[in-house]
Amino acid sequence: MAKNTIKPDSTDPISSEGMAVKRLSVEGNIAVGKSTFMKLLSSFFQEWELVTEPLRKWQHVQDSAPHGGMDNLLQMMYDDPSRWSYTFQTVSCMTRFKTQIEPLSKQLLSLREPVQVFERSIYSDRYVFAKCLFELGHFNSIEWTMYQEWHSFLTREFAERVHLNGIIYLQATPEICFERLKKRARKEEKTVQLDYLQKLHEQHENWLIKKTTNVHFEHVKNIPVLILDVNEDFENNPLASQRLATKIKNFLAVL
Ligand SMILES: Nc1ncnc2c1ncn2[C@@H]1O[C@H](COP(=O)(O)OP(=O)(O)O)[C@@H](O)[C@H]1O
Ligand SMILES: Nc1nc2c(ncn2[C@H]2C[C@H](O)[C@@H](COP(=O)(O)O)O2)c(=O)[nH]1
Repeated sequence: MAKNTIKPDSTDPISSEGMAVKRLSVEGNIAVGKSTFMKLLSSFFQEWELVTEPLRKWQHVQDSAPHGGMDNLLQMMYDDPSRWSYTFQTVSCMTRFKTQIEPLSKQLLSLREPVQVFERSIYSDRYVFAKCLFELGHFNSIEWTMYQEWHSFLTREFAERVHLNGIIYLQATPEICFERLKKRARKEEKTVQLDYLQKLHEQHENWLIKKTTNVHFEHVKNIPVLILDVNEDFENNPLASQRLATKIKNFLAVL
């Protein structure tokens, strides 16, 4: 098999009902509405297994840190991105690999139509954030080389276990994301500027829509993408939520 290729879908895990587990990631800019969208998914598709981003692990990297100790890696990364970005990406990507290679639950494998949804993925870790931070100069060239080396190694080694059948891309303008970021008012994000969200937006668009990002795995290049415009408020709009749910159902049907 050619280097960097992952076996075709035939190796997807199979449920006890003989159905292949469909595995998706929800991608999108900071504060676009991923967590809110995952809640919408849980209300429309109660049987789906939803795996949220391990944010708390990044905010408390040392279980036994002395009270007030420096263990909020997310805060450290925002306070000094050149010092902490490589460390952050190492931790964020490791936690994402762990969630993606976790054995499937008995409950999921007992379903007729098993679906697993991850909030972001090892692929956005690399092709959105790590790439963006390197281009901003917060990764030096050795760190960028090392990150790509171990990311490619682990992705090849884990192969089917980090396989995705589809990506749901929540698309909104950086300006709207910035408004939502300020509304959410997460303490670590006080210094985040619109310019950073604009750069992350471009990374998402280049990866998922323009397909200009240099992606190192054939399978990843060809993952079907459902683009959902979430500029409008779906959080408090049942009709908008229903429209999104219908689009997701139709997307699943063709995967
Ligand atoms: N479609 C939407 N319209 C208006 N506000 C939204 C929408 N989606 C999320 N929000 C709000 O924006 C903020 C960020 O949403 P969140 O789901 O935490 O984003 P993410 O998980 O992508 O970082 C939250 O305060 C949330 O209530
Ligand atoms: N530098 C990175 N930051 C990341 C990454 N994944 C998430 N994040 C940040 C962005 C937010 O401040 C916070 C949670 O993300 P939301 O989009 O859910 O708000 O964590 C990453 O890989 N690198």
